Amino acid sequence: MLNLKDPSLLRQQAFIAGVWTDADDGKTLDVTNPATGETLGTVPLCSAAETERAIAAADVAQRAWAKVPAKERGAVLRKLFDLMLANADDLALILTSEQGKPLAEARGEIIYAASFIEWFAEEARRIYGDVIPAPQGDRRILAIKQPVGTTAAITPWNFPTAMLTRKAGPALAAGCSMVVKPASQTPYSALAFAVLAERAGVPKGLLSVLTGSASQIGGEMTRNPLVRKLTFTGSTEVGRTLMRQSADTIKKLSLELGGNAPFIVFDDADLDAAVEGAMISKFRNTGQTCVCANRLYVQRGVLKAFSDKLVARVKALKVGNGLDAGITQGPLIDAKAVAKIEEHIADARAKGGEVLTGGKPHALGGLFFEPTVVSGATSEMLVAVEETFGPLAPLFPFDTEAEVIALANDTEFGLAAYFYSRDLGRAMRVSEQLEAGMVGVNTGLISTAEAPFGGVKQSGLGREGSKYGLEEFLEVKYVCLAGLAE
Ligand SMILES: NC(=O)C1=CN([C@@H]2O[C@H](COP(=O)(O)OP(=O)(O)OC[C@H]3O[C@@H](n4cnc5c(N)ncnc54)[C@H](OP(=O)(O)O)[C@@H]3O)[C@@H](O)[C@H]2O)C=CC1
Ligand SMILES: O=C(O)[C@H](O)CS(=O)(=O)O
Repeated sequence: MLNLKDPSLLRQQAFIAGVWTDADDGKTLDVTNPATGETLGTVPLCSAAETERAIAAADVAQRAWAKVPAKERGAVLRKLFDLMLANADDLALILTSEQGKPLAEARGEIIYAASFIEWFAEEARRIYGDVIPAPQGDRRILAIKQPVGTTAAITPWNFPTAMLTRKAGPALAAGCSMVVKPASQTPYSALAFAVLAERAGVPKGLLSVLTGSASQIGGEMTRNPLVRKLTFTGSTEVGRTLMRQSADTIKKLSLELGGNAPFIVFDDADLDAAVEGAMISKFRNTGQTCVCANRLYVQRGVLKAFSDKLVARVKALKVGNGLDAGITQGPLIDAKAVAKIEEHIADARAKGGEVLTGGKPHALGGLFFEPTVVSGATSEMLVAVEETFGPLAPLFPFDTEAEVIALANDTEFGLAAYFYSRDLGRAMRVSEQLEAGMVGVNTGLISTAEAPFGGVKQSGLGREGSKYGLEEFLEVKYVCLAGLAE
């Protein structure tokens, strides 16, 4: 098992209605380390029955929690934030072991994840309503904000802690309860979070974490009328399924789905800054983030210089087990992910692309893959229309601003977009025309708790983080106070 300072953070049971428990039928599923293939342990294979119990308990706990003054709710979240920081080393070790990212990145995720708890601990006390001037003198119009109620969350494997706190933080701050299903590949991070939430004083039943059957647990979450909101981060395909399943009970939805981010380098860019931005945007988490640069468009006049600089940096990446010192690229999450990047590279080659570095599974074997740069990419390639979700940087040449904006927007996705230019007019023109929920100008790293994270088109619904993230867990109630005349 893992060499943790606090071994009690590694839980092999689900957390249901404040009780650590096995699945009703005792069944379990294995959790493996993607770097080594070794089994780390097991977690319960929960189904609909356990989920129903968790939802029922969440509904009772939420009604009490909504009555707790906002300042007290914020204090519990602040304590949880402090506990996350105090246990950051253990949380990072758990994360790297089940997800694969280098330990330094895992620790960065824990700090990032904790920042959502800190942010919403503060925001809890700023849930303001309105008093609106009424058209008649004997009445007053109030718009008050109230918690949505019992909520459910389904989270992905690529940021198993941050995607959880980006949902649980605003939910608890708003006075809601939450039943969570983490990805089956990375359940331990969510269960460790539940340990700390319990220690921070999150009331019994307010937060549950169920591991196991996605379709069974998700099916109960979307079917059960007590669940008033579902928040999901993952693929667009599963997002569509959940949206359909939620329609019968008209649930509020937050969907953070797939992306296909363009990364544009204009010929007036600071090329060294652009290469730096491309490296962080493309290769963070071994290219397994929804906001990764998926298509790199480089204006023809700087293509050779940018390409040479980028290839030199990519060649310097260190592939290996994220627990080993100096490693900057971990394994992909599973064999399906390896097959996808191989398919994208083979397709690019078949359509005229040239591999400048990488291009095949790493000599380490298993789920390790060589960080890859392909030149001569075109709109006819799979890399232009599908999210690779791996360490592949395809370079697309372009000539004019109008041309590249049309190319960048030619996708059903619209999560993140990036461009480098030192022209102020271009910075505003291009930012306003790119069809994305988030635009990075002269930066490849935009995610932070203070900012609204989310997409347009088929990249999702709603925003997470910032003050907007809290609104996702609130309802506006109109109160008309009449008969006030003397
Ligand atoms: N916009 C964003 O912020 C993000 C988007 N993504 C996108 O997700 C994809 C990769 O992540 P990945 O985790 O594989 O995505 P998936 O959509 O396959 O899985 C995400 C979560 O959904 C669960 N799930 C899968 N099928 C169902 C179902 N039928 N009912 C209920 N829950 C279900 C999974 O459970 P289980 O593990 O048990 O199968 C997991 O917890 C990429 O397209 C990426 O762009 C990923 C992260 C962030
Ligand atoms: O799941 C993801 O890809 C995250 O949203 C990426 S980020 O929030 O760390 O940018």
